Amino acid sequence: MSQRMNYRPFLDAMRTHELLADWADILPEQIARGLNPKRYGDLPRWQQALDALPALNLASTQLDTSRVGGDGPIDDATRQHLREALMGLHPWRKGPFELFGVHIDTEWRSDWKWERLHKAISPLTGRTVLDVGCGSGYHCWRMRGAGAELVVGIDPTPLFVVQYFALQYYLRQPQVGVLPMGIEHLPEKLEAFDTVFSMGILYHRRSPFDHLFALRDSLRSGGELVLETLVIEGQLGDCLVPEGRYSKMGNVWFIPSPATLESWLRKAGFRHIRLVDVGTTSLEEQRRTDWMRFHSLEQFLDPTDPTRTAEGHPAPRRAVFVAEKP
Ligand SMILES: Nc1ncnc2c1ncn2[C@@H]1O[C@H](C[S@+](CC[C@H]([NH3+])C(=O)[O-])CC(=O)[O-])[C@@H](O)[C@H]1O
Repeated sequence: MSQRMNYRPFLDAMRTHELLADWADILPEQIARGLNPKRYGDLPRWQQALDALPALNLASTQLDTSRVGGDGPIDDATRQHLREALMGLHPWRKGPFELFGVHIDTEWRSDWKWERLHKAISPLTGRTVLDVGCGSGYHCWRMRGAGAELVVGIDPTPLFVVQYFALQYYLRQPQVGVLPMGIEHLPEKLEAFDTVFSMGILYHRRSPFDHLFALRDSLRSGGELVLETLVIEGQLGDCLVPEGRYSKMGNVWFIPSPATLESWLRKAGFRHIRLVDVGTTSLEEQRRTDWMRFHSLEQFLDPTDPTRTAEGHPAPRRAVFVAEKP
């Protein structure tokens, strides 16, 4: 494995947290399983791209602005070299990032999601945070930028983990880690986190209540859940379960109305439940760019009616809920 994929500083940071120390002990084995080149054939190529990143030092680092990254002295040839190495990690979905003047213009404007929610949640200062399905870790860096003491991101897609290490190679934040695993591999009943984020995940889960219970069990008593997911317009009880694909995605299961989701949260044992944002995803927020050259939202919608998906369902609409574990 690339020496640039070094989890040691992050595991050391985790060990200083009493409730996470036992997990840190079993993590090396979980990480090896999540980054097994026999299972993920493209890993060696991505690691080569990571190893090709030029050794440079950031003079300034930004974790609390839209384009996460930093700047420092660099000549044009090195900047081009950096751009090409980062392009070796295509497709870049969540961002944007900017390193030494190279703007990674990702498929998603994930900064817009952060804008919609960050003022509505408890301040992250000093908090221990879990971000489930964090992708390359864009929001993890923003959480650290907002003052979180430790940010544990989990995502089972190895490319996103390698992208995280590309950023980490320059940002050097031992308190931010992206672990190659899904929520189903979290130790049970950790009850360790002050804030848990589940954004863009619930609709991918076949069993929404098991997901909500897993989130609840990872929170300490009094901790906060930030849940962002696809919703439909409708009344209490309404829920879309698309039989085939939804917006060309094959793994979409439950899309409730906000009122239905609120009742699910109550049934799962949360209290002080607040809907803090709801809105339709725009073609400016999710689109094809040089850094994500595959199809994107525009191709997933009905070309004659952008209020419908290609399959005829309501176009993607997302809600953010904040709730407390008693
Ligand atoms: N079992 C699993 N456990 C955890 N993560 C998973 C699992 N299965 C897939 N994922 C990961 O969940 C992420 C979902 S994207 C949301 C990103 C970010 N949160 C965002 O809000 O911008 C939304 C979307 O693309 O539909 C991907 O990175 C998957 O690899």
